[in-house]
Amino acid sequence: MKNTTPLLKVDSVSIQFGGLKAVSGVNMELHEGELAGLIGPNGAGKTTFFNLLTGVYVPTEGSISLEGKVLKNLAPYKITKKGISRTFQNIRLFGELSVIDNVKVAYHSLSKHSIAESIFRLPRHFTGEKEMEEKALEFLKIFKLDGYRDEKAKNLPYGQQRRLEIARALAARPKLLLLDEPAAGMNPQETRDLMELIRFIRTEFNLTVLLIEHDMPLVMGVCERIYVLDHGQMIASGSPEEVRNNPKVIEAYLGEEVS
Ligand SMILES: Nc1ncnc2c1ncn2[C@@H]1O[C@H](COP(=O)(O)OP(=O)(O)OP(=O)(O)O)[C@@H](O)[C@H]1O
Repeated sequence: MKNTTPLLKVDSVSIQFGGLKAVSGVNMELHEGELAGLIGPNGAGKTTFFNLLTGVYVPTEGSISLEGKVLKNLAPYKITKKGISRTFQNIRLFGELSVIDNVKVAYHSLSKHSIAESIFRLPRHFTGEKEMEEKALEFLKIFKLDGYRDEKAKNLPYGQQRRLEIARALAARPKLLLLDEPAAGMNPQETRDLMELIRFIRTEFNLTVLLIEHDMPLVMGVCERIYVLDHGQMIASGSPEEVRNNPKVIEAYLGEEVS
């Protein structure tokens, strides 16, 4: 029988900053394998919503569950371990570290060998390191970054830094991958390649993906379901077609392109 418990369930979640309700009574259900988009005008609350899902902020109301279990007061790294990882609107790589080390950082948080084994460089540490190196390289290959493995991350062109951030997020073996404007700053060809890649990794890694994106052709082209935030409220959700023709959405975007 098909599992009907949603992978992610967001139940009436709100957060208030002083007098501003940045996210207000938001509901969302994402099922395993779904590829969904979160759109909305500037300042609608999209990044704040990601910050709530990843434990950066604690909701003032409501609850968030992953696989039926409420994620309550968990630090962001613990939420990553439970299976939610993300990329950031402003790329957050370790610029001075090599490309491959940026991916290995994600493995360290999951690695099975103890801190003592690492400090004293016991045999298990070396097996662990070798395994990590091999796995990290596999991810770099998928993202066509293996040719840059020893380059400092800060020296990569912008589009490749974005891809590296996704590779790093994926290396943490998430069930749910959150991408915050993955195509920002990419040229049209890079954006098209990225769409393909997102579809590919969703299938290959059995992922559920939620992405924030201002590039409407990207969102409409790649996502099966779209959620629309406006002034902190979820004003619509549905297929790209439904959302595109929804009068509330058209009104929220008045003056902006939604096609
Ligand atoms: N830590 C904070 N303290 C106070 N206000 C905040 C904080 N974080 C976000 N806000 C406010 O919450 C609202 C939503 O911001 P948010 O960055 O989530 O919007 P967004 O939809 O991601 O916008 P954009 O598309 O421009 O990135 C904005 O008015 C913002 O100024």
